[in-house]
This record gives sequence, C-alpha cells and structure tokens, in this order.
Amino acid sequence: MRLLSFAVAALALIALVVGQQSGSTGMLGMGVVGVLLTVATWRSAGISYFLKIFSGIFGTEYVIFGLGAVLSQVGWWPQAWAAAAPPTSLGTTVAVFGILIYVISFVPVVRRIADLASPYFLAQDPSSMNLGPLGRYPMKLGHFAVAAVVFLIVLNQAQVGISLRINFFYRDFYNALQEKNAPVFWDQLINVFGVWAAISVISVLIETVANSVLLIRWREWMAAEYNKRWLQNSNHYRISLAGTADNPDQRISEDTRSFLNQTYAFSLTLITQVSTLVSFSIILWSIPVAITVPGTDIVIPGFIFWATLIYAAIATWITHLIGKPLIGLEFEQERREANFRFSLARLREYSEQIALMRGETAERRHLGETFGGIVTNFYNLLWRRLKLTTFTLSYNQANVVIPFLLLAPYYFAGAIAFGVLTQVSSAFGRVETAMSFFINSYQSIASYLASINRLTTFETAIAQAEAQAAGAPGANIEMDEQPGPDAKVKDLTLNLPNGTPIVTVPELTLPAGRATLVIGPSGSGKSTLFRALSGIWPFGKGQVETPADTRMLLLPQRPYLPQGTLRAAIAYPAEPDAFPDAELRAAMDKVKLGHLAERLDEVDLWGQRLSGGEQQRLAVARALLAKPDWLFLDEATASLDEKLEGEIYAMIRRELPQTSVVSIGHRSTLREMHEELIAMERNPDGTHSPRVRAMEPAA
Ligand SMILES: Nc1ncnc2c1ncn2[C@@H]1O[C@H](COP(=O)(O)OP(=O)(O)OP(=O)(O)O)[C@@H](O)[C@H]1O
Repeated sequence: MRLLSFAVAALALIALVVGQQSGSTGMLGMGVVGVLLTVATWRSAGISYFLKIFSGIFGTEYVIFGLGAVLSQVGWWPQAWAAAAPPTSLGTTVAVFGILIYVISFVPVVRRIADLASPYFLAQDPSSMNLGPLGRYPMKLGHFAVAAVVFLIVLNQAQVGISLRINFFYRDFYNALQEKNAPVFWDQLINVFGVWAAISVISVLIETVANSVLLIRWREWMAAEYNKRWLQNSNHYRISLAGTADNPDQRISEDTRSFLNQTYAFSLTLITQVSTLVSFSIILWSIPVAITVPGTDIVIPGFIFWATLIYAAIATWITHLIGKPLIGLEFEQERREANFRFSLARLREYSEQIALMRGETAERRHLGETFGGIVTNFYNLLWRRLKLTTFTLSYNQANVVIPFLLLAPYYFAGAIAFGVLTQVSSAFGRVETAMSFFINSYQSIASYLASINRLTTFETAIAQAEAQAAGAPGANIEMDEQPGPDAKVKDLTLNLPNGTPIVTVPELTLPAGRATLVIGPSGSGKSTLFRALSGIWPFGKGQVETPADTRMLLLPQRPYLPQGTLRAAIAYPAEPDAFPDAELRAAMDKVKLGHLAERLDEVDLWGQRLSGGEQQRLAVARALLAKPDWLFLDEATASLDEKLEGEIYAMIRRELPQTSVVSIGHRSTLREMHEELIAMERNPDGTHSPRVRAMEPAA
C-alpha cells in the first residue's frame, strides 16, 4: 500500500503541474483528487484486508488511467490509438472510488462485513488455480482469492465500458433510422451492435464461471474454518451451555452461504452500479437542455442529470423508511425456521422414545406451535414487503415514461434529435437502475444484515468460549499438570451456568491405579464433577491437577454413536480404520458383542438399532481399544443386569490393569468392584462436597 501511495502521489503531482501549465481543469481536478487518494491509500494500510484489495485496485487504476490521460494531454499518446486515450474523468472517477473505500471503512456494518470476509484472503493453505488448457497453477488460497476478486472487479468495469459503447450505438442507430440512412443503419447493426453484443455475452459467461468458483471455494473454506473453531476445545459444548448462539448449524450452513453470495453481490454489483452511475451521468450531463430558476435568469446546466438525481434520491429515502423494519423481521424469520428444523431433527432422533410414550400428540402440538411462530412472523413480513413492493413497482413503472416526460418539450421544440431522446431514455434507465439498486435490493439487504448479525454473534460466542477455555488465573477451572501419578483437585467450586454453586471441593485425591466409586444423591453434582475433571465444565474456579500427558476417557450413561458403519462407531473418536479387524473383534468379544462382528461394515442408525445395554457395552469396547490412563464411568453400565455389570467390570480391570477407574453408580453391588469410596455429602449452604469414606459392604 505504501508503494502504491508513492505512485499515486507522483501521478497526482504530475497531473497538477500539467493541468497548471495547459490550463486543463479536468487535469487539475484529477490532480486534486489524486492528492486525496494519496492520503486515503496511505491510511488504508490500517483497514481490513478485504477493503484493502479494493483500495489497491482503484489506486492502481488511477495510476494507469491517470498516466494515459497525462500522456495524451502532453501529446505523447500514440496517434493511432487516439480514440482509446483515457479521459481525465476516468482517472478522477476511480480516485473517487478509492477515497470512498477508505471513507466507508469507518461505517460499522462495513467493518463487520470486512472483518468476516478478510480471513479468506489471508489464508495460507496451499491451493491452485485452474487455467483451463494452460493447466493448474499452484498458489496459496489467499492469493487465489485476491486474484479472482481483482479479475472479477476489472471484468465488471469492462462490462460497464461495453454497455457505454452500446448506449452510443443507440444514438447512432436511431438517428440513422430517423434519417433513413440505410448504409449507416446496417453498419451499426452488424459491425457495432453485433460485435459488442457478442463480447458482452462472452464476458457474462466468463464472469459466471469465475464468480461461482470463487464463491464455492470461499464457502468451503469458511465452513471448514467455522467447524474447526466451533469444535476445538469443546467450544460447541460451552456455547450450548452458555446459550450465546442458538442454532449454530444454521449459522455454519445457511448464513455462510447467504453472507458470501450477498457480499459478492453487494461489493461487486455496487462497484458496477456506481461505475454505471458515473459514466451514464456524464451522458445525462452532456444533454444540451438547461432550466432557468423561476423568477430569475439563472440557468442550471445538466437539467436532466439533476432531475434524475433528485428523483432517485427521494425514492431511495422513501424506500428506506418503508423497508427498515424488514431487517428485524428477516432475522426473526430465519431464527424461527431454524428452530422448526431443529424440532423436526430432534423428533427423528428420539422417534422410539416418542412412539413408546405415545408422545405424537404432544409433538404435533409443539411442531404446530413452532410453525405457528413462523406463520405469524411471515404475515408481518408479507405486510411489510407488500408496502415496499407497492412502492418499488410503481416507481419502476414511472421510470419508463419519466425521461420522455422531461424531454418531450425539448424534442417537440426541435432542440434535440430522436436519437438523443432514445439515448437519454436508455441512459436514464441505467442511472435509475444504478440508483435504485438500493431500492430494489432492500429486501436482500435486510436478510444480508440478518446473516451478518448471526455470523458476528457466532464469532463472538466462539471467542467467549475460547476465552473461557483459556481463562484468567483464579477465575476459572485451571487444568494443571502435576508430578505424582494421582489426580488431585484443590479449592474447586463448580457453578451452574447461572452462577449458583453446586459442588465445593476443598481437597480431593483420586489414587492412580485404583478403582474408585463415587456415590451420592441424584442431582448432587457427580456428573458435573466428572465434567470438570475432564476439563469441559467451564463454570467455577479452582484447580484440577493430573499427571503430564494423561489420557482420559469418560463414558456417559448414553453413549454417542456417530452416523455410518459399526466399525466407525466402535473406533470413535479414532478413524474407522484405526484398529485392525482382529483387535476390533477381540474387543467386541470381551464386551459380549461378538454376535455383531460380521456387521462391522454395515451402515445403519446404530444409536437407534442397538439396545441401551449393547450401546453401553460398545462404549466399553471403545475404552478397551483406547487404553486410557484414566477411565471415568458415569453410570456407564447402568443398563446392564447386575451379573453382566460385574463381569464387565472384572474384565475392564483385567484388560486395563494400568488404567485408574473412577465410577459413578447407584447400585450397591458396584461396591464390590471398587477399592475406594467417595460420597457426595450435603453442606449447610446447599452445595455438595465429595468426601472419602471407608469402603464397607453395602447394607
Ligand atoms: N447445563 C446445565 N444447566 C443447568 N443446570 C444444570 C446443567 N447441568 C447440570 N445441571 C444441574 O446441576 C445439578 C447437578 O447435576 P449432575 O448431573 O451433576 O448431578 P448427578 O449427581 O450426576 O445426578 P444423577 O445422579 O441424577 O445423574 C442438577 O441439579 C442439574 O439439574
């Protein structure tokens, strides 16, 4: 950016000098905006990378077009290319764009968009660009992204140039018609329109391919990045406990898609629209009609230009007033849709329990209520959209006749030719489309803002979860290493998410290599203590110390079985092929699941297919394969009969002699299988504390 600032500054100075000497106001103007652009590009070093790309493009274009204009002014531009010499207005326009990029970087919503978009352009992952017949060119993903955006912006600007050329074709074509000049008519139709229309079609095709590839790669990267950050350090669990971001699935799938599509549409379309606005405004400005201020002799030049501008500005303001509530309504609609999807997914997951309890009526009522919420909000949306559409449709209808209304007196008075009238009508249409970009896209702006909000709150929720995981010393649960073999807990207080303390542990040692049983009343915080020992419970403070490189495994009462094969379910969280078949089968035999050994590669909903006891034994098989240093069993065998439970415990101790076992269980028979006993006892303040008790046979 710094180098570019110097180049811009140099050109601005040259333009000022040349402008001063030649007396060209256009050149002087280009020099003045160049000075402002120098400041903007210099300061742009501190803005988001995404905006910097745009800033860089406009700065570079200013140098190129500005140089062309200077060369042409001083007579060094090749004569043969005289028609292609860039006018000073081109350099001035791109400089204004560059300055605008810097100015809008202060708008909060633009900052949020740029902050969400920038990381992709900085990605260092290896990638490649497919150059068709030229083969694949390896490059970093971020470089690919920048190259694609630069290409697309330049292509979009070229398309504006093409439409400008076609606008001039209209003038010459209709004039030829009016003058009944057949040779010019055919020449215009075949050699001008035919060529430029073909170029226009080809450029749109190239743009479609380039932007689709950019967007799908961008989305793939963004979804992977969110998945990574959401899943690491159990952030997903912390976010769900804290309730800081509902429906993360919607945010990762739907919102990334709509955010990227709309960011592309708004940034590139906006540039195209503004370029269109500027170029066609020049045409409108040059139409030789002026108006006199009533009661005075003051003549206002560029009458049609001003009329268009004021007309569009008023319409835009009215649109904003009518459409503003749409933003909140769109946000709410997406949220309610996501809740409905979630309810359906849950119903599918708990289908058996619901069927057994004949819960269908309650479920239908719940689904009806959830959808009712969608419908209520939908009607509010519809009502608001109707108001907006009434205005935009009437406005668009009026646009067809407005230029004719404005110019009719001049045409009938013979001040302008028919060709000019049609040219103005087309230019007015283009300027109107550009100006009404905001009007026509207000609804998508509303849903775009809703996506930005959801992604920003999701980012904040992830950042909060990360901060919780890192924690401030003394204000969170610290997971430390300690030299001895035992696991120790010191000055630990565990709270509920609302801050209410439920467990206090002044000091507790879990002896290594032993089997410890934790008992206590239901709701006394046994599972919460286990969660804290595993490092996933974020609420509370104190210290949990375990030996270095300790591998812990916690088996809950209801194990999680992933989608896919039985092999994947047993190997989880390792890869499905992490263990040889023989090892898997041996583990299955030991937990008495040998009868399923032939179905290892069968894909099924195993979480619904296997019985509760089978699922618990499958989880024990995982422990046999993973061979953890510490195994926490949170009522992990509660679905087995007492005899089988005893056999499974004996097998665990036999097969994993090095593993320290800590269990939660309510059955008295469990005592025989453990050597140590810890009981959760109630304190006067209502919390519970684990206390070591002598292991006596249960009464
Ligand atoms: N995410 C949560 N949000 C709010 N309260 C919670 C949450 N998780 C646990 N609790 C509450 O914390 C208390 C302790 O729960 P915990 O599951 O640790 O008890 P437990 O001793 O294991 O019970 P049980 O023997 O019935 O399994 C309960 O009152 C429970 O409702």
